[in-house]
Amino acid sequence: MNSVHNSVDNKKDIARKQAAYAAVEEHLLNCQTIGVGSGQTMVHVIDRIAELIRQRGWSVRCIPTSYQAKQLILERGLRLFELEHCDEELDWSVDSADEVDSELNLIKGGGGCLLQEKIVDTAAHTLVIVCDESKYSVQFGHKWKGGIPLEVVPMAWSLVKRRVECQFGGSALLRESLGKLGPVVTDNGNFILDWHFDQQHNWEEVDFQLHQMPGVIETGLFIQLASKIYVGNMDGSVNRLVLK
Ligand SMILES: O=C(CO)[C@H](O)[C@H](O)COP(=O)(O)O
Repeated sequence: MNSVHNSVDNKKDIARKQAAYAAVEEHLLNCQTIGVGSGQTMVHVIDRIAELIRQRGWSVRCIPTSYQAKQLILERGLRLFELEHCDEELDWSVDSADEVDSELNLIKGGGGCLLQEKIVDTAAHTLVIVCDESKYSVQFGHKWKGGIPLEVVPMAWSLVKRRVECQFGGSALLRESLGKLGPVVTDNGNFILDWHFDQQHNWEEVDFQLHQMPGVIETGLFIQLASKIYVGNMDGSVNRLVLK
């Protein structure tokens, strides 16, 4: 059983790598300023960016979306840049996702980095997403079972939980840390509620309503923000999804 799991995980990782390489090779140019997303898929993305920059002697400024992304940028010897020092839109941002649908909507925040991801990803002309085929879903929630992450001010978590459950149904669970006792604390000092919805919604409207709730800082709903999604398949091919 374990070796079956290992081989599926291996294939998924190869699929992500193929998609990551294709996305980087088709977007990276000299002298760009780019957003760098968070997650395991991003390791492949950053590896390829570092390789191309080294081979071609290019200079690219990388703006991280999390502490993890910052560490990867530094470890691979890339040029770290801060959003507040940037006086124009980023050329593009590259990120992964927990789920993607055919309309290029995303669920993000499984790794807890949604706030900075949304800031940096929306500061770019183009948002490019990389994932493997297991993340592709016809309808939200069919693949990703972790719920929709909501970053909330710590003192407001139980208030937001009640309001979300009352207004939209389902259950909103405070994310617990695996590495320490107590709740997960984000890079911005906030908590995360994972909202397990029990029906399909108009996600754009829900996202708008969630942003009206005092205490909600950001949501993991990335509606109509992605420009292109690279989906790596287990057979080694890569599908490119763009809005029709
Ligand atoms: O949104 C994210 C982090 O907040 C990640 O992009 C998402 O969790 C996917 O990560 P991975 O590449 O490890 O599957």
